[in-house]
Amino acid sequence: MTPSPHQSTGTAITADDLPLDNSFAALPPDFHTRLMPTPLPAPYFVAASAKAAALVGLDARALAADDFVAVFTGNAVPARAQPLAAVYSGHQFGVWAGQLGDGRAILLGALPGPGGAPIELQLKGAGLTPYSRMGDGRAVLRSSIREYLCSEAIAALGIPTTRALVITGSDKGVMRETVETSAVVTRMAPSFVRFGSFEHWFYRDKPEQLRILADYVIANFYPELKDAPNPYKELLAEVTRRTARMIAQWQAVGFMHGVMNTDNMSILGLTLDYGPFGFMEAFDANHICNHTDQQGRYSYANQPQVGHWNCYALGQALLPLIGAVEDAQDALDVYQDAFARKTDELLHAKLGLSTIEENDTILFDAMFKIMHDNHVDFTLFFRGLARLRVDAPESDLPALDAPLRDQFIAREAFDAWAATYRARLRREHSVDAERAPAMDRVNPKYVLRNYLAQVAIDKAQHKDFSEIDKLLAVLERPFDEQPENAAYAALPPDWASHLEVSCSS
Ligand SMILES: Nc1ncnc2c1ncn2[C@@H]1O[C@H](COP(=O)(O)OP(=O)(O)OP(=O)(O)O)[C@@H](O)[C@H]1O
Ligand SMILES: [Mg+2]
Repeated sequence: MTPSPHQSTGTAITADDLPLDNSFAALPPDFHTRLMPTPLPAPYFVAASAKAAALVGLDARALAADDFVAVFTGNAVPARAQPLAAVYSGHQFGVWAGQLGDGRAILLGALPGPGGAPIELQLKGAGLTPYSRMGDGRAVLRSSIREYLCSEAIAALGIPTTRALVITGSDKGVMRETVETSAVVTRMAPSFVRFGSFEHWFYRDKPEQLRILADYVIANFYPELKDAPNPYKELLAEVTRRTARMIAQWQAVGFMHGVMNTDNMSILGLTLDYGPFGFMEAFDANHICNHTDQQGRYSYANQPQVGHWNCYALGQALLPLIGAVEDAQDALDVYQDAFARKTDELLHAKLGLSTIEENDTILFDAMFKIMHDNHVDFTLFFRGLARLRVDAPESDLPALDAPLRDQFIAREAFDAWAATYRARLRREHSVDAERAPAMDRVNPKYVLRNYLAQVAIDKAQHKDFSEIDKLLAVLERPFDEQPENAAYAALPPDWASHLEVSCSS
């Protein structure tokens, strides 16, 4: 094995020396199973995120060396790692699913992150665990590339998320709809504890374990709540608030998670588990991104209320600790207001409005209605909105409006809405040259469209990983114009119309 320097500054150390520390491993044994990852034959480096690596003081270029590839495939375990799989349960598609757990994810431990706060490293696809049920403990290259790219894209959009550090691959075949090759994606987060981690102990009627877990989460991730009169109520309120805000941010960029089961809801309010996700293209408020979700439980329009439902599931689980139902209810009531406020803030920014008027909601609703009726591309519409002019001569406006207006089939519906919007901007004396750049900082030009991921995946299946790096570089600067990369902002090509994503991963 070739030892490699891993830090951009300081002394070179090997993967074996990674200063890992695993606070979750110190919880009682019924919270996890300590076990080794299962090696994969002849692993190879696929891609690494420089930005994610920098968070834990690693140099992404060093991660391609043999010793790091071995560690991040699970073929070698650093001396200070305490690998484990965590147990959790959860509601899947609204139904209690009983015990689940890390069926293919193995936590190695945490590295010091910004300010010294620990950031855990978890290998997804690293082999069987006692919680694998019918699964094979593996992840395929296809889904690992999607998870890697989208984690980093969502982070660049400023939305709370788990991160992706590195992907390694192996030609060992795994069966999905067809035989695919395996991969391991190393994810990073302060914690991977889920709503379902709490539900697990509630449904097993183990209030002591419930308390141990809640105290662990508060001590490590919400220390400011420790001395509150009812810290468990405050924990529920804070998680509810973070969840509501995160989902408001998803809605504002047209992100659809696809599997908002309670075992995929992070106790830190992070976007967790990138499976059959999608970014809205032709706008349909009821769009369902996950082919497996036939009822549309997790459609775009349903995400906000499902987020609230999931917080109720967490509230139910925490009730033995909180005490009074009224207190839990108070904490859950935070949701509506937090979601509405965040949405309002984001929509004002997306439309370049710096004041608030009573009828703004009517303007926003009318906008979503014409977007829906005309199936306009979500990202292109909002990006184009910054080019709608206010202070140009009236006679020039039709020509200036044309690129945006042409996105609509019913041009007169656009004209009517644009007139209201323009009048609204004029009432606050909006200046084009100031408003447009501010709007460009919140309306991304580049999002991870399914077809873009598919192009990178198709090349990767032939061992050409260059498009993963190229695409990541574009998605890391989603708000920048990047004229040289304009092709990455284009509408999906015809071949992409048959693309379907499902729970198969
Ligand atoms: N191939 C597999 N082998 C073993 N277990 C699996 C496999 N795929 C999914 N599971 C398990 O099934 C449950 C639900 O799967 P889900 O797709 O939500 O999670 P995941 O994508 O594996 O992981 P995570 O939520 O950690 O991102 C989890 O307990 C997960 O570990
Ligand atoms: Mg999951």
